Amino acid sequence: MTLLLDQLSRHFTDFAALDDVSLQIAPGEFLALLGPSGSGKTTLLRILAGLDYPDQGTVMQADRDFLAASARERNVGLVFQHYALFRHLTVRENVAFGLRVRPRRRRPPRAQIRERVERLLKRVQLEELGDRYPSQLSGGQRQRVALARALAVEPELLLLDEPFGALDAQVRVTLRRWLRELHEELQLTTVFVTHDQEEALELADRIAVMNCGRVEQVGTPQAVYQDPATPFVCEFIGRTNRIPLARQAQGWRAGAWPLATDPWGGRYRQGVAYVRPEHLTLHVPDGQPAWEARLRHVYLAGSVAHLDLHVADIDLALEADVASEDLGRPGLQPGALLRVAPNRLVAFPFDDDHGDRAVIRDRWTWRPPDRR
Ligand SMILES: Nc1ncnc2c1ncn2[C@@H]1O[C@H](COP(=O)(O)OP(=O)(O)OP(=O)(O)O)[C@@H](O)[C@H]1O
Repeated sequence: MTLLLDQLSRHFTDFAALDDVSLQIAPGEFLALLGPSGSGKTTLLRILAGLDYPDQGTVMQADRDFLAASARERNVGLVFQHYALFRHLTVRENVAFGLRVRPRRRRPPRAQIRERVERLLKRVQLEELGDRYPSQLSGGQRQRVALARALAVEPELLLLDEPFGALDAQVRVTLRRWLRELHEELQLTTVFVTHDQEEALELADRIAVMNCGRVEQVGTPQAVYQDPATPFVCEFIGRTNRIPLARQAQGWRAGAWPLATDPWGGRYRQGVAYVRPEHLTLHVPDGQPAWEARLRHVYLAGSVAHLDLHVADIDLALEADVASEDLGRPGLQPGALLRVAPNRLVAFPFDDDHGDRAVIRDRWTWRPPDRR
């Protein structure tokens, strides 16, 4: 059932940990809450779990006031970064815990609990380890036990707070793919907190990008990557080049590179453009507008190479990506002078009255006509 979060705010003394957050969470959806440390992700998750309450706003599940229900009545499963397993209980007992402590009238019979626990252990691929204690497991195995324990109560909503945050990179990747499959198989509704954009981009159906207690953008991974709605999202998701724009008598320019039109009809004087490293054309023919950029360094990163470029006339450092196999081509040696131009960008004007405050509603995206 759809959860409707409407204008949620949560203050700690005079500090807004959540500031006017509205979101919809659809049934069966995998939603990632992505943002830097302190952006309010955990606060939002705790409110959904019934561990904290907002000062303002509502959460509705159809006609039901979700916030009025106790944590237990909400039927959520919770997994945190630090495996809060009971050390004195075996894996099997840990998974059964949520069912065993239920009031007698809601507690399934023993045989049913046993059967459900075995099924879950199998599902999280730990059926061989049911008699071990948490101290006898690896970090990844412990998180799978934590997940099985959260799933044992058959939650309608699964809430995960950096569940793989303490694990090494390779285990994280394996576990997140496994989690995604499990989510689909069980048709769960999952809210996943992370500060790791790669994790969010790979796992989620939609991402809510948070910053300073606010949701800056909600969209599919592709939408937040390809069409970032705010300067913060441009800079936080993926890598980007930040290029100052200025309006001059001849129109808008970024150094030697002119914008073909004035997207803002003469209303602003300054702005900023964001260009992804893969959206730079490196060998623009003479006669077409381009920056003259010196190739300073090449950083090989497996199948991709990162080029560190410098545009002397506007003293601008640029990063461009090329396929590593293209490095052998003429003109891509350190020291070479390249003619570089964007082939896609997102730009924001600055509010003339407030220095460099971007005017979000006047975001402008551009691609050359032949690439639209
Ligand atoms: N109980 C509290 N008392 C005072 N301030 C709090 C409390 N809980 C959270 N905060 C503050 O609210 C802000 C948001 O915290 P929150 O834990 O939601 O961030 P987060 O995005 O989950 O960060 P992280 O990724 O570091 O866990 C932070 O600045 C934090 O210090």
